[in-house]
Amino acid sequence: MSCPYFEQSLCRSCALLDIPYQQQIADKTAALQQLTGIEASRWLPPCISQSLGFRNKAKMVVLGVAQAPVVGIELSAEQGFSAQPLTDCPLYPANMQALLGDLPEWIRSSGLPPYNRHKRRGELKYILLSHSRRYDQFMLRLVLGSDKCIERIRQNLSRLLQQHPEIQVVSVNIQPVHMARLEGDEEIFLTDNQLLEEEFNGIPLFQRPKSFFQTNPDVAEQLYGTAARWAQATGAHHIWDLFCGTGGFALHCAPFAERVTGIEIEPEAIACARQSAARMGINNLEFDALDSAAFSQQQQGSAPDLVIVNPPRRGLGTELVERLNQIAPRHIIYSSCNPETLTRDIAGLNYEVVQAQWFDMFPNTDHMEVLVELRRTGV
Ligand SMILES: C[S@@+](CC[C@H](N)C(=O)[O-])C[C@H]1O[C@@H](n2cnc3c(N)ncnc32)[C@H](O)[C@@H]1O
Repeated sequence: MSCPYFEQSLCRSCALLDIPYQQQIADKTAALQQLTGIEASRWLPPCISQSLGFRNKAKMVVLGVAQAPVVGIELSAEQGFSAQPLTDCPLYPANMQALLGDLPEWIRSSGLPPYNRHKRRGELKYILLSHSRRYDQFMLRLVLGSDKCIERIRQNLSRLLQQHPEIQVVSVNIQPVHMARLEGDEEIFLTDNQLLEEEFNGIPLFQRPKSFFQTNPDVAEQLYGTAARWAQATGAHHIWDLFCGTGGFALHCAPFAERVTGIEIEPEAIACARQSAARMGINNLEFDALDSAAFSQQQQGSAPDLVIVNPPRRGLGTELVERLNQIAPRHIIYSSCNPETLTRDIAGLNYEVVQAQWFDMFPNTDHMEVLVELRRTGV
């Protein structure tokens, strides 16, 4: 363990940081096996991570005053709501820390006033920074309370881009609502490039501001690779990837399947997935921006022989579980970031567990990503 912020109780986001990494893995494995009730013999060894320096996405609050901005977190009321710099948080690789570390001075010299939630004054609320491990490039997003400072940001941007030419995409997000969710609906690009390119297992992947993207690239690469190997071993020809995001699972299956359909509710993510398919020059893939349950209800005839699902924490829900039982693909591969909803959904499916593995996507926390292959009962 080597995080001065944790040691001094200034940041406790990595709640398990004082537990040795191998012990974290053992504890999480035991808890997961108990919660899911999946037989011990079905589990493959967990896929472990680097315990620090693994994260490709930073969300930081901008605090302090215009003459001395701070990029980090706001401490609790007991700690006087003081502004804690966190640009050298050890969860991020060194080059991400270096870029984050240069932002407070750029914010100051550009005259961008940090938003003060107590006084409801100021403009710059958050910094959202995404890193592409493959190309060592960045997407920088500035969340603002209004569009007042956009011109000032435009005028000062070239200075930042000269200092950090690895920043490929810059946008501002307007979140006018006080104390609401992190981001607003309006996104304004300040660079011509709107896509950050990544590559996992030789497959090109893209992200845009509003697309979900896995935050631990080394582990995500193994998750997609494992799911693709399991999928290929089922012999499936026709595959659905529901909740496909930017298409990670679908794109990994396209080389061996005849036909793959990816469904995702966020149009920006679908735009990224289509960009990947175009880059790969493959035409057995189709991506549509739809609700997964609505899509599955509309489909008549030609049923898939494998459905891959990767829902948000709330899981599949009763309607989709019922619909999957009706469509009855021979196999389902379920990737879940919430073992509780995974367990509930599996209980409702007329399927049995073939194999399972968990991936330490979120080290030093009790979160995990679980991959389960299911086969229709009686097959
Ligand atoms: C855990 S992410 C997985 C994304 C993707 N499979 C990946 O590996 O990056 C869940 C995704 O489900 C999408 N989503 C949420 N509700 C949805 C719905 N009702 N129908 C389709 N997609 C949905 C989210 O936008 C998000 O991209």
